[in-house]
Amino acid sequence: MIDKFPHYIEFQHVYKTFDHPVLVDCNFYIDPGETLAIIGRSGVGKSVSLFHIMGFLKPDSGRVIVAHQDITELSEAELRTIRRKVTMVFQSGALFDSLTVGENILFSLELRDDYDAANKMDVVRGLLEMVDLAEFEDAYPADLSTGYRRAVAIARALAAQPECVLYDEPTTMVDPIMSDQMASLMLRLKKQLGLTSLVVTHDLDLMRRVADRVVFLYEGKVIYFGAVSEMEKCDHPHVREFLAMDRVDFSA
Ligand SMILES: Nc1ncnc2c1ncn2[C@@H]1O[C@H](COP(=O)(O)OP(=O)(O)OP(=O)(O)O)[C@@H](O)[C@H]1O
Repeated sequence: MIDKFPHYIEFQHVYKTFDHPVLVDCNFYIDPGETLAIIGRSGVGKSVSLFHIMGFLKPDSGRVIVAHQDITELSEAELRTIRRKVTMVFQSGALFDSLTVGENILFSLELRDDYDAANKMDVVRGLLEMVDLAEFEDAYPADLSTGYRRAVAIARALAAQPECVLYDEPTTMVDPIMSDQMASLMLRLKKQLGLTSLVVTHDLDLMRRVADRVVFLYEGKVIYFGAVSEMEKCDHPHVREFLAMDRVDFSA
């Protein structure tokens, strides 16, 4: 499969229309161990792209490659295998409010029969240490800031030992210090675990710190795909406008 599809994730001429065209001939890829940022204004199809990667949506035409496999025609059962390799961290964190931080992570280990109960708690503590939240094992999600809840969600996602993590706007609604910590965490996970990652973001600082390559979506089309460093040379007016802003809030 790797020979056939050398990129870890790839969009090949992907089209998707709802009541209007959302993705139009989209082409981009992520290599193993690399971080790709998807950027663009609200409503350009960033989440729709993520949902294609997770197999929740299928393209009208084109191919979607994930984990070196063409997932375009896969069944739900086959997609479950892909979703064990590629996991998504939602902006909300999607944690269970009635469970502690430790229990939230333990929950995602419950189905694993290769650990006994004591081992599972060691794994939970190891994951919390990895995201620098060891002291919050017994806290409830409601006691934590938005940024810390997202870090717990990342720890929970890592419990499945994924190859790839999709981050949905990880620094939205957090303060600059937490944004900085989030960027450090993403870089650390990439380095220590060799994770491939994709981040949907409006945050130029985060993009510059963590991304190797960028996809810029505009009116459903990819108007820039390339290295972050090369983006400075792109003369497309919408890319220039984006780069001219220090911290962009496209969500309004
Ligand atoms: N299931 C659906 N049915 C109909 N239209 C949809 C569906 N999902 C998304 N859309 C439309 O597709 C377009 C792109 O939506 P998407 O959520 O991907 O935007 P986005 O770039 O992630 O925006 P934001 O930055 O606000 O999250 C929007 O016009 C949205 O209304």
